[in-house]
Amino acid sequence: MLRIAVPNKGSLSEPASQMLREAGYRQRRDSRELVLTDVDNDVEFFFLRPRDIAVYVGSGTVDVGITGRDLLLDSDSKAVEHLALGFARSTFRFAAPAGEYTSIEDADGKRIATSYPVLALNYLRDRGITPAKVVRLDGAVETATRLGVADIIADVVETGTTLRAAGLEIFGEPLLQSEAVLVRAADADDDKLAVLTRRLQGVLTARRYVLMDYDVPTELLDKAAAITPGYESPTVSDLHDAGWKAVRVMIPRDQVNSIMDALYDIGARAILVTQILASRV
Ligand SMILES: Nc1ncnc2c1ncn2[C@@H]1O[C@H](COP(=O)(O)OP(=O)(O)OP(=O)(O)O)[C@@H](O)[C@H]1O
Ligand SMILES: O=P(O)(O)OC[C@H]1O[C@H](OP(=O)(O)OP(=O)(O)O)[C@H](O)[C@@H]1O
Ligand SMILES: [Mg+2]
Repeated sequence: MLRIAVPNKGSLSEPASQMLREAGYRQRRDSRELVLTDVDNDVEFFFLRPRDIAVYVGSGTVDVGITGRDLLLDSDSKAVEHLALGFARSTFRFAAPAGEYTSIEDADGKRIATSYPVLALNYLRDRGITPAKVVRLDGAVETATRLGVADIIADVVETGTTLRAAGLEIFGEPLLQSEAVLVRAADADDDKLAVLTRRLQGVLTARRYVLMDYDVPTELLDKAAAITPGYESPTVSDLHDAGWKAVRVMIPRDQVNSIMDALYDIGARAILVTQILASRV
């Protein structure tokens, strides 16, 4: 049985379970369940703290797991990123009281509060910057400067609302663009992961793409195909009216409206967009 670790709490938990459900797996109904066997799919799910997942995977206790890229890099484990999952996107940044810091070199000799000490220190070490002290906190890191235990912080930023509320400003480049990732042991057997990987890739494709159908005058077909090249190549069918063709093609969801505008402009009509519920590409 394939052993899969899934976050039991926090930002990653619900979207991770949702993605696995869309991939056809059973997921727990009660958040207190810690283990769940999906006999039909020959997998076992272990609901673990997101921060511990890379450690379990790295030690070979479970085969794969879902965690954040930032948590993976902070774990110092032998787990490696296998597949980016596109949710729980965030950046990891340095911040300080507004107006005081401009570049990462300003962190030299300062006290840093963070829940991700390995990630922050590796980044600084690579740039020859040595902080005076790292204060390791479990959360509410943004409050550490006001409380006087640190000069700067390094933390997850999504909307920036928490930073602003604490009177902090980011400085320097982002350390990392993070998102949820599927991790595996470096020496994992790829065959054992093949079905899970394909299923998750199928969900990603169904989320990122939609199906578009439209009719276009035959002489404009090449022009239309240039606007919608499709995943491989558009499917073109005859219409009863010989002067027109019907086209079916996959397009990125975030470009739906600009593509419809462009197609309409060249003379395509009856442009319809439908959801993809599942896919294998
Ligand atoms: N506000 C956020 N927006 C998007 N992703 C986030 C956010 N906060 C944390 N993450 C991501 O979630 C992961 C951390 O999840 P974790 O469950 O440890 O923290 P949390 O959601 O803050 O939960 P907790 O309530 O335990 O603090 C990281 O990969 C991080 O990048
Ligand atoms: O940029 P924002 O959209 O404001 O999101 C970022 C904040 O969200 C997380 O905190 P969380 O709510 O998990 O609280 P915590 O600090 O107690 O972990 C993270 O640690 C940041 O503080
Ligand atoms: Mg948190």
